[in-house]
Formats: sequence, C-alpha cells, structure tokens
Amino acid sequence: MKTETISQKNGHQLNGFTTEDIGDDHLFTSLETPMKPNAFEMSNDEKKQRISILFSEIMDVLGLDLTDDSLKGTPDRVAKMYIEEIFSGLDPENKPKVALFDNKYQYNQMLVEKDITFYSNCEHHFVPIIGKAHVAYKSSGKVIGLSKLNRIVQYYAKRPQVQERLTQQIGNELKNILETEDVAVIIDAKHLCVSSRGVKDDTSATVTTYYGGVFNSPEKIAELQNYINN
Ligand SMILES: Nc1nc2c(ncn2[C@@H]2O[C@H](COP(=O)(O)OP(=O)(O)OP(=O)(O)O)[C@@H](O)[C@H]2O)c(=O)[nH]1
Ligand SMILES: [Zn+2]
Repeated sequence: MKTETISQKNGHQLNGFTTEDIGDDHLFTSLETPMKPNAFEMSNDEKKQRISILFSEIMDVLGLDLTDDSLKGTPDRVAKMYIEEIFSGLDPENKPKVALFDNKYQYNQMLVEKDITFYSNCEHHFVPIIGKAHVAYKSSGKVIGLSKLNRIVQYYAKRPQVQERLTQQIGNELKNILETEDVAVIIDAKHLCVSSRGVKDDTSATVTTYYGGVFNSPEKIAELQNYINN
C-alpha cells in the first residue's frame, strides 16, 4: 500500500498524549479518526443526555416549537441515533469480533465481496455518504467468515468520515486481521454534501481505492474490476 502511516507502539508520546491515554484503537496515525484523548470518559447514557440537550438548543435557535407533538421527541431521537446507530463505529467496543479459520480448502485465489452497501456521514457537513464497498483479499493461510467483511465495512462507515480515510481504515483493518498485505478495497459513493447542497451535482460519484500486496499490479486491478463490474 502506497500511503504513509506513522505506526506507534503502546505508550509512545504523541502530540503530548500517550497511546495509553487514547487507547490502542485511536493511535495518532494518518489513518485514524481524530479523537480527543478523553473520548470515552463519558458513558453512552451521559453522551445521549448531552447531545439531546445540545440538539434541543439547535432546534430552538432555528425557531422550532419543541412543545409540538412531532418535534418534542426529536432531540432524544437524534441523540440515540448518533450514539447507537450512525456514529456507533467511533466506539472500539463496537468493533466486530472476527474469528480466523484455517484455509482448509487450500483456496489460493482472490476472494471478492462486492456491492457491500453502506451509509456513512461526511465529517465536514454531517450529511450522508451512500455507497458500495468492494473488498478483496488473498489468503495467507487464514480466512474469515464472509459476513465479517461486511461488518468491518459497516463499523468504519458508522463514523463521521472522509471517503479516503474510510477506504484506508477498512484496508488496514483487513490487512491486520488477515495477516497479509494482499488486500484491496474499492469504494464508490455519493456524497449528499455534493449532490443535495453546495455544488448540487446529483450525477457525480467518488471512487477511492486501496490496493495492497499482489493487488498493486495492473493485471490484478483489471481482474478485480472485471469481477466488480459483472
Ligand atoms: N477529500 C474529500 N473531501 C470531501 C469529502 N466529503 C466532502 N468533502 C469536501 O470537503 C470540502 C469542504 O470544503 P469547504 O469549502 O470548507 O466547505 P463548503 O464551503 O461547504 O464547500 P462546498 O461543498 O463547495 O459548498 C468540500 O469540497 C466537500 O465536497 C470526502 O470524503 N473527501
Ligand atoms: Zn460534506
């Protein structure tokens, strides 16, 4: 993979924080979602209460009547949705547990899990990113259950994201779990911040790729594209 990452060992000093402060899942690398060091001091219930109060304020500033039957539950709904659903991938506790199996079939070609639909949110505008992820790997001796490929995509999608980082986080996670560089990720997504507002281009889409190990060759890329397009 041709991206620069600054991998750090536990306890190293990073920008004034130690990795012990911020936890293993939030090392300060170029791949990591920027999180504050005390991101998990508050319980999820406390976070929901705070978000609900703050979202009420936004609605109030917008001039909405919070005593209206239809609106009064919205702050609580938004808070629950942020913590339990659309931003649940910020919490390492929600990372999918992935069991590795021996490659007893001796299958040594690429495996492609294509058209994984995901919903994420743009970290610049907090509006949806809707797309498909295609992931592929070549076993180094271990295999994982197919659904875990989908679950890893969903975990990283459920964060405020930019598409480049989402692509690399998925690629890096698969690489670590499968103990191989032979991993590819292609993401084709529509950003509502581009289509529904701002430049309002409803036809464009964004494609990002991660080609590691054997996938980093024109032949393998063409083969992969062929599987994805058919
Ligand atoms: N690289 C990258 N940019 C993104 C992604 N999602 C949204 N953006 C862009 O982030 C940029 C934010 O730029 P700003 O100029 O600060 O925001 P803005 O004034 O709302 O920009 P407009 O969308 O052009 O109206 C925009 O150009 C977005 O299109 C993404 O996944 N990757
Ligand atoms: Zn955006």
